[in-house]
Amino acid sequence: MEALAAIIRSLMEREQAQGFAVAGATLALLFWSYFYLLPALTLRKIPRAGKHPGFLGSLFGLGLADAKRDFKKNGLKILNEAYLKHKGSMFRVQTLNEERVVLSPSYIEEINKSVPEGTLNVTDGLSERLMGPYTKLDVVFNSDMHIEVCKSPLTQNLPKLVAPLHEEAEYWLKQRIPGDGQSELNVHDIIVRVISGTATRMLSGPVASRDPEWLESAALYSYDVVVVAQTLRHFHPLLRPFVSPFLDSKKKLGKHLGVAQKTFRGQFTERKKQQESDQKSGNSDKPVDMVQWMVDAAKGNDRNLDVLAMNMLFMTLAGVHTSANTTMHALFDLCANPQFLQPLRDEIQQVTDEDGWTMAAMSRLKKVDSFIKESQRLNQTVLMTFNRKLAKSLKFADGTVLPRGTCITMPSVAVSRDPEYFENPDEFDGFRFYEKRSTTIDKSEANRQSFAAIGPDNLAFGFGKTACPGRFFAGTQIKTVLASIILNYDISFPKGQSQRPDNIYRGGLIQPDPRQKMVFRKRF
Ligand code: HEM
Repeated sequence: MEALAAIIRSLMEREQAQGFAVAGATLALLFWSYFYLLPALTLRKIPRAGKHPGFLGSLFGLGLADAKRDFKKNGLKILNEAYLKHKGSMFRVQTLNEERVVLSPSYIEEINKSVPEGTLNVTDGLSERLMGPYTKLDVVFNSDMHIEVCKSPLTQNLPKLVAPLHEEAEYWLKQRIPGDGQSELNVHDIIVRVISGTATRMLSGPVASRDPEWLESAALYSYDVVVVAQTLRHFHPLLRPFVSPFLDSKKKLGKHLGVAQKTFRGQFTERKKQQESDQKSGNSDKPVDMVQWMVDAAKGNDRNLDVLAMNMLFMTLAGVHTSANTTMHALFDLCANPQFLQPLRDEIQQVTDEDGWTMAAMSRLKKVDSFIKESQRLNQTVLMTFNRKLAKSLKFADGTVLPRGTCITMPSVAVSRDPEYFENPDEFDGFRFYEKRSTTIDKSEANRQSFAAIGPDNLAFGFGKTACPGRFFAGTQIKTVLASIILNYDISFPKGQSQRPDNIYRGGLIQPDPRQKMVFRKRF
C-alpha cells in the first residue's frame, strides 16, 4: 500500500515539475516575444547594413558574434556606404553592443520640434555600453550633475580659465619636451599628459594638476573602463556579476577610484565646510574649479564624497582622450600640411601680443579654430553620435514606427564626408571654416562655422539638448595647447615621412596612431 502511495506521489511530483518547466518555458517565450520578437517584427521594414545576425540571433546568439565581428572590422565602410544608399532615411546595423537604427541628419528638425519630452533616453544606453553596474558609472548616471556643471559654471567661467590653462600647457610641454627637443618624441605620451594636466587644472587647481599619481589615473581610467566593458560584453548578463570581480582591469578601476578619493576627498570636505560658512556670511567669492561647481550643484546622494570622486573620474573619461585625440589629429594634419604653419603662427602671435592669453584672444584665433575643426571633421573620435534609447515608441512623420527600447544613432563620420555639406569633402582644407566664416554676412551662420558649433553637418559633439556640454571648454583647451606648441616649437614628422598615419578603427571608436613620433624644435 505504502509502495503504491510512493509511486503516486512521485508521479504527481514529476507532473508538478513538468508543469513548472512548461510554465517557465512559456514565460521565457512570452518575455522573448515581447522584448525581442515584437520589436524585431516592427523594425523588419527598415533596411539592414552589414551582416544580419539572423532571426534567432537574439534568442540563441546564433550569427550575432559574426555580425559583431563584421562591424568591428568593417564598421566605417558599412556606415559610409549605407548612409549614402539610404540618404534622407534610416537603416539598421548590428554594432559591437546593440543593434542601432541609424538616422539621417534630415530627421534632426523633426526630432527637435516634435519628439515628446522623455522619449529619448541618453543614460540607459550609455550605462549598458559602459557596463555601468560593474564600472560603477551608474553612480554618475543616476543624476544630471555631471552634465549641469559642464553646461553652466564650466562654460560661464571659461574667461577665467584661459591663463591657468596656458600656464599649465607651457609647464607640461617643457616637462615632456626636454632641451631643444631635436629628437623624435612620441606624440601620444606628450599630448595625453598636457591634456590631462590642463584638464586637471580646471577640475581642481594647480596641486592635482602636477600630481603624477592622479595624472596617471586620469590618463588610464578611460582605457580600463573600455576594457572592462568590452570583456564583460562577451559574457551573458547572468554571468557578469560572477566574472567581473576577477577581471584585472576591474581591479584597476578600483585603484583609480582609490586615487581619485585620495586626491579629492580633502578638497571636497574643505569646500563643503566653506560652503556652510559662506552661506552664513554671504561670501560669494569662490574658487574657479570643478570641485567648487560640483559642491555647489550636488544634492542628496551626489554630496557623498565617493560619488563626487567618481564624478571627477567621469570628467576624465569624457574629456581627456577625446580632447587629446583631437589635438593629436590637428598636429598630424599640421605636419602633413606644413603650408598652414606660418599663417597660424602669425595669427597666434598677433592676437596674444594684443590681448594676452585671454578669452578675447582665444575668440580671435579664427584660423586656429578653423584648422582644428577641419581636422576634427576628417578625424572624429567615434563613428556614431547622438546615441539614444527610446523610452517610448516613436512615430516619424514618414510613418516609420520605432518601438520602445530601440537604440538610435546618427552616422557622424559619414555625414562629415557628404558632398552635400562639404565641397571636396575628402580634401583637407585647414581654412575651410575660416573662409566661410569671414565671407558669411549672416552672423548666426558665421558662428555656425566655429569649432564648438553643432548642426546637421557637424555631429562630432552630438546634437540637441544633450550635445556635449564640455565642447566649449574642449575648444578653448585644445586651442590653448595647440597655440602654445605652434609659438614655441617648429614641428615635423620624422625625416622621410610626409603623410599622416592612418587612423585606428576599433568597432565604433577612432584613434590617432599612438606610435607616431614627431620632432619638436624649440624656437627660442
Ligand atoms: C574634442 C573633445 C570632445 C568630444 C569630441 C566630445 C564628444 C561628446 C559626444 C559625442 C557626446 C555625446 C553627445 C550626444 O550624444 O548628443 C558627449 C557628451 C558629453 N561630454 Fe563631451 N566631448 C569632448 C570633450 C568633453 C570635455 C572636455 C568634457 C568635460 C569637461 C566633456 C563632457 C561631456 C559630458 C558631461 C557629456 C554628457 C554625457 C552624458 O550624457 O551622460 N566632453 N561628448
